[in-house]
Amino acid sequence: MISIYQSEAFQQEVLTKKTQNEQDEEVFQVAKNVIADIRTNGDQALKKYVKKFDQHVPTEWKVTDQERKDAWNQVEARTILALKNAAKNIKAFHEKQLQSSRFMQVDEDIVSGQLYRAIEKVGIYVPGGTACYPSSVLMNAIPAVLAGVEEVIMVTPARNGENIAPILSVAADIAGVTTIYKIGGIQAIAALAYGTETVPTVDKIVGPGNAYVAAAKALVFGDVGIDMVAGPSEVAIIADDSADPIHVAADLIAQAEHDTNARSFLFTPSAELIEATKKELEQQTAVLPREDIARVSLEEKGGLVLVSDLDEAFVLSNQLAPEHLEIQLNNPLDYLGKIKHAGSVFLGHYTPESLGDYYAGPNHVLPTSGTARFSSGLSVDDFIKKTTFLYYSEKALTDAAEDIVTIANEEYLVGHARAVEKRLKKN
Ligand SMILES: NC(=O)c1ccc[n+]([C@@H]2O[C@H](COP(=O)([O-])OP(=O)(O)OC[C@H]3O[C@@H](n4cnc5c(N)ncnc54)[C@H](O)[C@@H]3O)[C@@H](O)[C@H]2O)c1
Ligand SMILES: N[C@H](CO)Cc1c[nH]c[nH+]1
Ligand SMILES: [Zn+2]
Repeated sequence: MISIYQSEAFQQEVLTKKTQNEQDEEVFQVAKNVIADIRTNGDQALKKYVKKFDQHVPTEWKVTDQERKDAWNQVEARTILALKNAAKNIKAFHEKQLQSSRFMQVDEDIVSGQLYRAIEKVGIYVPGGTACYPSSVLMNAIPAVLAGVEEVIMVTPARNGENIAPILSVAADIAGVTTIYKIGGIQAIAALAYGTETVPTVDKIVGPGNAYVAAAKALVFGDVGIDMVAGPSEVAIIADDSADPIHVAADLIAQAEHDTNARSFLFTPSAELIEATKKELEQQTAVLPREDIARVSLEEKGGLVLVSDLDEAFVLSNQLAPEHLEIQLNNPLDYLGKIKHAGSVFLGHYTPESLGDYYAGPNHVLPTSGTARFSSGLSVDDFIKKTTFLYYSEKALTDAAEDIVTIANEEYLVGHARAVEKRLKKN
């Protein structure tokens, strides 16, 4: 079953190993070819790859208004209520991230500032291969709409080749998605980046997906913006004897059931907790509908790590920089200062990651594979550009002229110096 590590072995066997595997190069090559073909040949190539990778080409790419309306009758009222409640929480959390343009009156002759402007057209990728993620619709679209994005274009592969799950359409309506296309994988990213006869181009593409989607996003970056290149999902749990092994195992499994490549780790100074969690993992995995996926993930990518004390647990966790970090300790807020790198943190014995995945408010699109060292989860900021502005009066420019001319001359850019000098009054 799952591997048990001493901290040194974990350092050597997991932390120093790159999470990318040999398959990556192959995936990138496939993505490169598909993108080039769609960029040149538009819909004709798009159709070819939908057939190749998703086996069936939908009669219509775009989800019609009628389909979106009908979807509301195909989803349980209780499910719609849960989605609306989650959307309310997500909106309330992200609203606090909104900022206004800044206007600074430096003195009576100088004004400077920053204009905050929303990106106009955004594409959101909603994964749809092995699972259905209405929560990802909410997490991607709500901050975009709050930021003021005019067109939010959602792409997701069709279920059974023809339709998208009605719940995705309902979530899209709740979140304010403008248009939905039934296209997934590399082909969807290429279509959004370069446009086809049917699919419009966007300025930025956000949202999680499998290795093919991630490779495609990395390849189109530069021509369009992207949020991040997300790898497989991760959770790290720091716990001691105050934690319940039933809860610890359940949370490790919740991450493992996403993907065979998902990574779930426990860091604890308690050998008893490791033993009990191992037993629980066996029992709970055996009765999981996605047992096959979770078992492979836990056996091949997961680990229970015995550390000497909690300080060492935080050192290892900071080195891992996990996407999700759970602190299953008493007085969990006391440990916030020890966290240097993590995508999102879940504090205490009653805050499972599932709360954040679906409901509480913080975004679930988060940096993976150690990228929390230098990046953050999706937020309103991802949909905003900041344009600086400046005003100087004649007097202010005259006062600053000597400094500017001096630096320009040091850079041997005489034209720059003259652009200032030509404006000065000749005495
Ligand atoms: N970080 C997050 O917020 C978050 C949220 C939800 C899901 N996820 C992750 O997203 C991923 C979803 O993956 P998924 O596969 O279920 O859905 P997906 O929509 O990302 O990928 C499905 C598409 O991949 C393409 N594809 C499959 N095999 C291919 C091949 N051999 N060659 C070329 N293209 C191929 C197909 O076009 C298919 O439509 C999982 O890893 C999951 O953990 C992450
Ligand atoms: N855990 C995923 C992000 O890593 C998000 C998610 C969506 N649905 C369930 N979980
Ligand atoms: Zn999840």
